[in-house]
Amino acid sequence: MPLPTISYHKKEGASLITLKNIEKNFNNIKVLKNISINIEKGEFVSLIGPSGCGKSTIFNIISGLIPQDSGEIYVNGTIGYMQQKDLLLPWKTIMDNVALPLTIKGVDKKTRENKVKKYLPIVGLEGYEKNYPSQLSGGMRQRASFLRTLMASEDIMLLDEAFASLDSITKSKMQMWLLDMKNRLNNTILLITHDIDEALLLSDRIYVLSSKPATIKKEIILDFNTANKRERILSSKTLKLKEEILKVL
Ligand SMILES: Nc1ncnc2c1ncn2[C@@H]1O[C@H](COP(=O)(O)OP(=O)(O)OP(=O)(O)O)[C@@H](O)[C@H]1O
Repeated sequence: MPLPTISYHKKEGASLITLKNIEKNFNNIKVLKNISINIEKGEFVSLIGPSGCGKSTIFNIISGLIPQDSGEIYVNGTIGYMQQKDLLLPWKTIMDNVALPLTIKGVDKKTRENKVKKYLPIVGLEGYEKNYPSQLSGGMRQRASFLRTLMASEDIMLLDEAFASLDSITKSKMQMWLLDMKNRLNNTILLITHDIDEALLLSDRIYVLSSKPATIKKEIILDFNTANKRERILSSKTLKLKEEILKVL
């Protein structure tokens, strides 16, 4: 479930998110080692790395859910966090599920319903507000979950394995949908994924992490333009980058 809006450690003129030499241990086992990351406003950045290396721990630290052991963190905005297996509450309607972060913030019913209604057509869920999650397809539920995260914050979205549970056709549609959303909202997205093609398709930058303890092994900048993002996946430059990522992982 998305957390209530968090905004802390502000620093004038800095990147939207800065992590400096973050270290984290669980039960004396090092999980994060010397993690330094910068996220600029409007960027789409992916974190890719082996299973269990510490990716979700980075998100948990950025969102303030858990403290780092050492290192500095600066967040110049509010955060919406869509965690792995971010389930909608089955007993609540789509309207009530999506509006939940606003309810938690104490926004009155009329204002929150008006806000959600404004966004429902953008995520293709207009007319479904009175439905329950079980009455929607997997892709529609994912879009509702995304919108709920957006209601927590329109600045920064942390998406942890957002599409991992979807079948490949739905996943592919949702990736294109997310790119379209990103263009419309002009917000900042940080995505955790295991899928190299997904990272190459969606991102402006990719941080490739090592196995536990996670360190930044490589930063990849995807600054080349193709007529559309699907073409990007097929370009020889992207294939070379994929090889580079595979070598590091
Ligand atoms: N609260 C916790 N207490 C103890 N150990 C933890 C805790 N949270 C995470 N860990 C451990 O830290 C390591 C990193 O976990 P994390 O969930 O961050 O990895 P991940 O890269 O997101 O994994 P996956 O790709 O499988 O989702 C794992 O070994 C995990 O068991």
